[in-house]
Amino acid sequence: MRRRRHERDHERDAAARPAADQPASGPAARVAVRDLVVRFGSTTAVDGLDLDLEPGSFTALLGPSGCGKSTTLAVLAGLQRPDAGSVRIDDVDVLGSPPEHRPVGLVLQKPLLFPHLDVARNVGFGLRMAGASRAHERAEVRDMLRRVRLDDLGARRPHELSGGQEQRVSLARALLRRPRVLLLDEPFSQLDPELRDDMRGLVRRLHDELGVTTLFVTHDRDEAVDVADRVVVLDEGRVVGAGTPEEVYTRPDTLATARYFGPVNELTGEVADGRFTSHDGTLAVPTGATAGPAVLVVRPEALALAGDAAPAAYDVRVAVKEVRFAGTHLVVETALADGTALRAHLPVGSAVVPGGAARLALSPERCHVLEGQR
Ligand SMILES: Nc1ncnc2c1ncn2[C@@H]1O[C@H](COP(=O)(O)OP(=O)(O)OP(=O)(O)O)[C@@H](O)[C@H]1O
Repeated sequence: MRRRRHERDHERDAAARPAADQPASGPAARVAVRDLVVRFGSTTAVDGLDLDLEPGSFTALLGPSGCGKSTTLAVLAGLQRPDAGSVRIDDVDVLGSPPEHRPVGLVLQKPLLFPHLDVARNVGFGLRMAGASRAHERAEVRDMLRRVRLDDLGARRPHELSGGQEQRVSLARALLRRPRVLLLDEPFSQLDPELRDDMRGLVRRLHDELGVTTLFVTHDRDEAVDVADRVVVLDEGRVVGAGTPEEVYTRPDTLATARYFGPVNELTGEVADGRFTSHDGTLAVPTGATAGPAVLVVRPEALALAGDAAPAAYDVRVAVKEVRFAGTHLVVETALADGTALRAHLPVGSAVVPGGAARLALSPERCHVLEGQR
């Protein structure tokens, strides 16, 4: 908690500091993090993390609570010194630079605005401290308030704002200094779901308009998939998966990533001669994976009832254990002959009953084989 408070203080302080060595605006930056390690006593919060952000990209940093997301962001922002590793922004090592000298904007979960200043003064504070003329400050603030859709609220005090409006002020303040990297640490987690959707859309639009390299921390996988072009999954301070939202969902690098993105079936087996064979020998699907022990992962919605007429090339016989109605589909819990559980999401009305038998078809292109993992 100490660091969190420190971060919040920083958000206010950073807005107050002059940004003399920062360009008023600039192209989006490339970020390269290598072998980052952060320890707090006996806890290793970040454990050899590598991260690359392409200029102008929108990346979601995702992972369970305590996996090191906020600590990573704090290092990028200059609020936390790492024990080892490097952080380069456009090939410049920034670890020796204080937060105010980094071309980075930060928005935290809880916006801390100056209560005695109105919205416009809150947003413009950094420019004012940097010695900008009143006219320039006013023009910039007006432009940024328009971008975050707060045109009419410049004269309000923070206590007269809703949570979503406060976060928009915070966003405007972070963007006013035209950062080349925008860091967002669970900025909408305290808002209700509808407003979160709306705010995600706004952040995405601002990113597209301003082209700023964006790193968005969240533990909500739906949010990550919805907003980002690229998702990086952390677990225990390390990157365990990265790719487009579709890649991490359908072709995850690791089982940890596969599991993090919702229910997944895992079948252990062996790859030989370009084919995965389940350990009970009942299933064999083609794969490009290298020979050896492997796990086939397949999402519940990628399973279908095998048609009687056209024999499915890749199907398994299962015992139906449980059928639950889930609104848009049925959740069907089944088991292979050896007891391996297999969950299928089938259309409502499918002919499956608990205690019955079924044949489930797997289409090879929706299966993914992970090499050497059990
Ligand atoms: N200032 C600190 N002092 C001691 N331990 C800390 C400190 N900050 C973080 N930690 C520990 O480091 C680990 C990573 O914390 P971090 O806040 O980076 O995780 P996170 O992924 O952002 O979690 P959450 O989603 O819950 O915010 C945790 O075990 C946490 O308890």
